[in-house]
Amino acid sequence: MSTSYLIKNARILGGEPTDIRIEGGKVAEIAPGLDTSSPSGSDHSTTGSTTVIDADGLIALPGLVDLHTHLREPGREDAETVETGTRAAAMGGFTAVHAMANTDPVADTAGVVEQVHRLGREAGYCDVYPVGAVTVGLQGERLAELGAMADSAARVRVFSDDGHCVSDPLLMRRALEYVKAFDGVIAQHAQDPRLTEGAQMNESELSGRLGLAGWPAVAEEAIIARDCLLTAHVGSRLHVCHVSTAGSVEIVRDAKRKGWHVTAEACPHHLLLTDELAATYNPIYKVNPPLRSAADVEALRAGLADGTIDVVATDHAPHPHEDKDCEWAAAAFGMLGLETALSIVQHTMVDTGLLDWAGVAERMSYAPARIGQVTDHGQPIEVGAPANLALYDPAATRVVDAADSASLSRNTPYAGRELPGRIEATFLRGRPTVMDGKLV
Ligand SMILES: NC(=O)N[C@@H](CC(=O)O)C(=O)O
Ligand SMILES: [Zn+2]
Ligand SMILES: [Zn+2]
Repeated sequence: MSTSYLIKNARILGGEPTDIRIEGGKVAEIAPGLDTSSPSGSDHSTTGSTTVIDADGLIALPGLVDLHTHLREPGREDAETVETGTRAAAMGGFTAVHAMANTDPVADTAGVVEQVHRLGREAGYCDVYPVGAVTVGLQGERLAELGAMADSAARVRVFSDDGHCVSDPLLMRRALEYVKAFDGVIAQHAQDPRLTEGAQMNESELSGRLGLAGWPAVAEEAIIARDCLLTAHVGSRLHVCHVSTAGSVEIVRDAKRKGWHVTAEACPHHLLLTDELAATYNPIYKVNPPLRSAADVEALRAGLADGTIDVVATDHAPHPHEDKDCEWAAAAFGMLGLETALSIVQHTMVDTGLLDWAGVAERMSYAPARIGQVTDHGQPIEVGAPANLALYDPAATRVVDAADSASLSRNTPYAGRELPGRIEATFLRGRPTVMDGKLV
């Protein structure tokens, strides 16, 4: 078993090629022309061997951090487990994921969040930070034990009823007030329940033509606007999940201009796919919030480029085929995202000139770690930092095959599409979880 790695000619954040030595779980040295002997002046005697990795043409990125992943365990191990979901995460270049609370039982107690946290440690592919539910059982009636989850071994800092909106304004106010004590954040799934009763797809001329109940942009925007005002009123932190409309981007932009502590995320699928795909009636494209118009996609990209949207989060939402292989109205909402996120971001943001690789690192590693208060991840690749990093080949191309997924589920909307880029290696605390594009 090697204890150290020498990565040759990697381009850190797309910069000039350099070598990176990883030792003892940390970045030990960064310079061109390093060899396999130990760093000069180091009193560390290398007993294990050094594995040399040829990273010619590869970009080194800090390990990606997902603020929004559904791992389904406990309760829906037929869709995903902590182990399979974190394998998919590692394949996507992630070293940390926040696991959403809509499991069965719901992650609304210290016991459940500690269980999810422990399962992540045991699997060893990716650090798992459980998100705690805001309300008991996601029922939207009583606040869950936020303090007990924060004080638990899982150290929860992000709370969300994701899948459901905390629609009661008084409960939302109380939750925002409560988490101030430990600098937590409420991540809101912004969906007015009354305005979206029975909703199936983006409300537009097309939804009328297809005979699918419409999901208006205002159902999202009204909740975001209200929550920005509540956050400002109580002086707390709000994070907006899966922003999907141009109007939402405008509201968040305005809130930030006012100095309110509001952050927001966009999902890869909302940066690429549009509501026209609903015309296929293929539920692979059914997601919450729904795919929107080309103008919305444009606004999300612009918002991500100018920093209005802080984060790209996957909203990886695995579903077994019996929940997706049915008619549109009966199908579950959600799509896979972990293994394709970086490719979609390259395609929509980097190849279009909207973001450079430093901008990608900010939005897919530094910012999500900051918002989630995760200290071991989301750090620049520097000497002394924990060796959490990904090596990515932006020149590779691949045709997505759902059967190849490390996830237990197969509901990727990109099957058959050619996407740019490939994760060659992922390191978690100096240990490879992916090598040569394969799980270790
Ligand atoms: N995004 C989805 O379409 N589905 C998510 C729930 C959610 O993120 O709201 C799920 O849990 O399946
Ligand atoms: Zn959601
Ligand atoms: Zn979600």
